[in-house]
Amino acid sequence: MPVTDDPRLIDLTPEDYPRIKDLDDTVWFEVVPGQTPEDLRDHLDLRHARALERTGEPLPGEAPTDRPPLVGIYSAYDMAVTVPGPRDTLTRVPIDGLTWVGIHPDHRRKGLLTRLMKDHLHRVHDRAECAVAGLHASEAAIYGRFGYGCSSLDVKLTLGRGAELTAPPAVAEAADGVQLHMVTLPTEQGMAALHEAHLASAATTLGAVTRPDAMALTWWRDYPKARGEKEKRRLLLARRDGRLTGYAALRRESKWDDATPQGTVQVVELAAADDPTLLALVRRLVSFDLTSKVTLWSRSVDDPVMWWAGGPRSVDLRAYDSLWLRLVDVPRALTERGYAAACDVVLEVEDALCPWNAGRWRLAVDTDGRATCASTDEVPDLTVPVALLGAAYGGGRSLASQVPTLGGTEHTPGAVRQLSRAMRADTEPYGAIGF
Ligand SMILES: CC(=O)SCCNC(=O)CCNC(=O)[C@H](O)C(C)(C)COP(=O)(O)OP(=O)(O)OC[C@H]1O[C@@H](n2cnc3c(N)ncnc32)[C@H](O)[C@@H]1OP(=O)(O)O
Repeated sequence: MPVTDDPRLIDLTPEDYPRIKDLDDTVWFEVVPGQTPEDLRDHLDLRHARALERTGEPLPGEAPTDRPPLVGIYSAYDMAVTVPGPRDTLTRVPIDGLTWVGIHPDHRRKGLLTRLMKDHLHRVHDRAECAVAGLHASEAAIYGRFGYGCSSLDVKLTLGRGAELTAPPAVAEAADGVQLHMVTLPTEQGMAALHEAHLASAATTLGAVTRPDAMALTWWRDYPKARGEKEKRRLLLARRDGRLTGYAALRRESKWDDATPQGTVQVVELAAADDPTLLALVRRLVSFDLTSKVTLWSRSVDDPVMWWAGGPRSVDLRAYDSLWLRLVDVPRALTERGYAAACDVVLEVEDALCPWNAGRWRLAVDTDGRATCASTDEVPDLTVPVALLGAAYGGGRSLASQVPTLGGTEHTPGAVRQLSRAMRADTEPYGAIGF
């Protein structure tokens, strides 16, 4: 029998698109009709992509190929997330958004993902462009062991057509002045407008993740063969005083039941810079003719839409894990965000995968909510696995709720509560866009 050696870790170039697509189709068994290997140029950032190449002879039954097959891959996007700033402000920090992770079925549970995750996190650290990494998990059990903590929920709300939205009079009145119009994606102009509204909304939305400027014009590309009978993606844009203040990216699906229209509206992204814009957008979404329901993804349990509509029972609330965050450079990450209150604690951080993080750090936050974080030999007030800090980083998932139930030990009574209150935001973060 031919033998294969350990796969080799390699960088990728455009010449690898065919074998990347072969691996991707095998991992996800979800072929996009009409997509060619060259189309990956629009979706994959090769600067951050790495792969495992099989070594050794071809195996029985395999057709000969120019290059050996790939058995593992990952890539990432340059993104940013909105987190608590000093005191009651918000700030955006860069994150390295991991994506495209896959291992060939023949090579699973042999430690290859573990090898890729170490490579990824060490490279993020060496590049020093971001102190924080993020991802969406395909399965929730995978990434905690690599130091990621789930920092936000993806709250899915479903509203019936014509749902009544009862907002305070001032918000409702201002919503009447919001101008809305619909354009069809993907066009260059539509995608540029979407990106402008996306950035404007993210600045005021805790938990919002933004896509890289470099991908603003390719992100929404679709493939007519894959779309089939469905309509093209539509973009509902909102303007106030001539500025774009929000958007909804949606697709309607036509359905008739016994001569009655039962179409659905799937809203994959809904974002607004202010409440009147949000109200105007959702009022329009629930009023499309020939539909019966609207599904809004990546909302929050504090989403006013839910309460305007009458509460969780009125919107068929479902929640999933959304953004997982991982501190790659603990002192830098902890000083890039702000805090709600002063605090002074010595943390003992546990981090086997990124050993430069492991050890004692004194986090001192002044009364303005700004932090310094320096290595120290002082006795720790609190021991925490790095994943707990990732979960709390975005302002949700309080540390108090995680220590000690999910790990961590308090040595100085009151230390957890002090840090927890300083890190916690007043509202729950929103779910992240898909990436
Ligand atoms: C950010 C993203 O892109 S998410 C997308 C992730 N990709 C997928 O889900 C595609 C389908 N699945 C796969 O490609 C692979 O099964 C992967 C990537 C999930 C795992 O790759 P593997 O090489 O098998 O993982 P590896 O052998 O390094 O396992 C590391 C640990 O994770 C555990 N693990 C791996 N996959 C899973 C899973 N799906 N559920 C629970 N635990 C898992 C292993 O049991 C092992 O645990 P241990 O450390 O206690 O022994």
